[in-house]
Amino acid sequence: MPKKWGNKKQPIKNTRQPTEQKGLTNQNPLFDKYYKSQNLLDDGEWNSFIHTAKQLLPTSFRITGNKSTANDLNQHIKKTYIPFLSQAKLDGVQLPPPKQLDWYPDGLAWQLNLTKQQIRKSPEFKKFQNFLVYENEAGNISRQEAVSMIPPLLLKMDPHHSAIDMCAAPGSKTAQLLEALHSDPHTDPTGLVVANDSDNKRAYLLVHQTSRLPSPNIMVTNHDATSFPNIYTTNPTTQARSKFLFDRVLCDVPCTGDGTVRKNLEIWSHWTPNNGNGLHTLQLRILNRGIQLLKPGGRLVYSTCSINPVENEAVIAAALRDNPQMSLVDAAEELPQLKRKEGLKHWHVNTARDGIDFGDRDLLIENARDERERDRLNDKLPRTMWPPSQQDADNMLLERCLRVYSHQQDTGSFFIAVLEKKEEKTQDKTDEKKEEKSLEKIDETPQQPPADSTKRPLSPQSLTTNNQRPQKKSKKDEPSAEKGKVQPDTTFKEDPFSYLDEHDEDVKSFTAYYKFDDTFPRRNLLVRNPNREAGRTIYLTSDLVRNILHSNDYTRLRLISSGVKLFVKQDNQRAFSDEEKDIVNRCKWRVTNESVSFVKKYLPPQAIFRGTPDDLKSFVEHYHPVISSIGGANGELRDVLQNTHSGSHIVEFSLDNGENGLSQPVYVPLWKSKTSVSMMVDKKERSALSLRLFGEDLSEAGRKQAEVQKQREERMKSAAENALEKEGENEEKKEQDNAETIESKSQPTDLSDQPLETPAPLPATE
Ligand SMILES: C[S@@+](CC[C@H](N)C(=O)[O-])C[C@H]1O[C@@H](n2cnc3c(N)ncnc32)[C@H](O)[C@@H]1O
Repeated sequence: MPKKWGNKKQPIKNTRQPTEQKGLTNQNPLFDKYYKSQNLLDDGEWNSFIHTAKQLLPTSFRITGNKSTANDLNQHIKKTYIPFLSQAKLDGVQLPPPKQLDWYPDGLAWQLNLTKQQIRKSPEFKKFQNFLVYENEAGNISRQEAVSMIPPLLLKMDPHHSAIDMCAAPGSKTAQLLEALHSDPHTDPTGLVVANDSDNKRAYLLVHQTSRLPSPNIMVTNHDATSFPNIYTTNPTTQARSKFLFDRVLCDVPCTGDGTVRKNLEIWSHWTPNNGNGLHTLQLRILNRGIQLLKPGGRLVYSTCSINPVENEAVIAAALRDNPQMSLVDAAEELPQLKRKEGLKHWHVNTARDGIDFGDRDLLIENARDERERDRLNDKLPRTMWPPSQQDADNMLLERCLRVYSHQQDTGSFFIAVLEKKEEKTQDKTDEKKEEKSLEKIDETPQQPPADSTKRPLSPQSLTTNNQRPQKKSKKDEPSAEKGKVQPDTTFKEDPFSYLDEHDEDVKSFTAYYKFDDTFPRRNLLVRNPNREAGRTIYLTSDLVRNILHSNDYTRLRLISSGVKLFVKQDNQRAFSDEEKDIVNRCKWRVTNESVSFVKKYLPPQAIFRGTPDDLKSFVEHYHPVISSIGGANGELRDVLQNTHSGSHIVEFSLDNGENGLSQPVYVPLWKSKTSVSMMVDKKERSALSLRLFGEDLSEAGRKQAEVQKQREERMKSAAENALEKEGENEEKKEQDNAETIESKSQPTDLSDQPLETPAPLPATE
């Protein structure tokens, strides 16, 4: 049975809610029959599993950011919120406080098991919820399904690793990879994260999600992962071009999602065993391409939020058979607190048709109604869906796959396999050749826009694997007759990517203005036009991203975005006096909030101003505080600002009061005009900072919201009072009417056939 939280002596409110209360079914006999036949769990555990799968999922969230800022925020939750929430009661019953996921490193992930209604009704949890919303919007917390956090952890990403997330949107796992890349706040990572998704709209979601953790080392692409193009890099010394392979590959592939039934209730009614069958081939093709992109010695994680062996062990077994340089990693010692089950070595594939279960692939195909159906079945049911022989399954060590079921730690269900590629010296030459060949094929194939495989039904053709019938190509898809010439992809409409010349006038102007030292990466300033001109925005990328963009055509990579927004042009000069215009003309480029932590590294210490919590309060309370009002009595920053020129500046605030979880200084960009200064920080982040520092949202937006809330509460209070009054009046009236009725019992009237105990008030005049 799933665990209950809390102290045994105190009653804890049962927060579980069967999902059927949502008005949708949570039954599916096919689901039960299919999975029972797979012997996933013994009978007792199966009952626990199915019982848990029918309860609503607890909320879970992760603290994001680098280790020191994340630990700070975690301490803040533990010291400030947990004691406060541990007192929370609803109808006299204690509510369970949030609980740390014991298997998540450094306790940085939490689970909260309350319904929305309970949160709304509890003032303590409402306050906590408010805090979570702000911190989430400021990018310091991410809501994420607990089990979905596992694959990136097992990928073991380090700051020097280059990783590709093949099916990345909406990007919760990419965010984890970026955090691992930037886990050391003292060194710039040399690695890379490529976040790819075949769905164009979802690829833009990725751009948004990845901007929550700004990184010069990110590239977002929009490809069908089965044909992700080869990437090349150039050796800066010899200028030799070579194929670039990744240290880490994540294949979190599209799947039936039946491990997420606790939150996606509609899955219950749509589920059939054929759903998984229909995805197997695509999943295998994505994995095979991932393997080709992996460096020898590198690690690959394959995962799904499905418990179906056809989408899981069958895909792994087929990939292992085709790629002998790959093997399953024993992850038993990794995340030791995580309860999990071994991978399956045997499973059944659904071969039922028209109520007859053929039990065998060949028998089913033999009994096809006609040639067309035979072809279709051959396509739809590749042999790779069936388990290997017992001996092969043993040799492959399929038990090393990880299965996490809902009931084990009150989560969703997930499948994860950790694979590694043999180091080059031991890699079989024939494997290398085979791999080379298919890589070349992809180079020569014109890059077509990816089919949106999440929305369109999968055609049998799109589900063929390398070892099955080749996909039929339309004329349009044929490679150009001219050898080596690749047809341009006319559907790709992104603005071009180019790098500013390091001697460009704008580069010179901001280098002089900010007094950047020699280590400032002038060569890595990216713009979105073909002319290498600074338009309105300048991005910063890492050396590796620059190398990749120089060595590859960005349209072939279908690159959507890259790097971190470093400067934006601030050329509205109406606010400045003539003298100030002169100064600002020296540099129109304002540091953005997302880039401030990168920029500050290249500034001389005297170029960074220092501020106090009182100073920050002025910036939080007003969007454009006048300089003379900043910081109360002890206004050092005010004096500094009064005596400096207009334009972009950076301030360091030391805000630690031992409790607010701000032990690291906070850096913010300011824009100074003639008489006032603005903190160039997003509304939500301003509110989150205020909440942590001052215990309430002092920002203009926060004050407005509090006022609206107060008015709403007052309205509700007076409505409740009115209702009470009315109820009292009604009661009074009822009593009076009853008395009248009793009185009238002896007198024959029109009402004599009304039952005496009638609950409705009687019409007074009848
Ligand atoms: C399970 S979701 C990925 C979730 C994501 N890894 C995360 O943690 O936020 C699968 C994703 O695969 C994408 N997808 C489907 N077919 C694809 C393909 N052939 N190539 C690349 N992406 C694909 C879908 O658009 C979807 O965003």
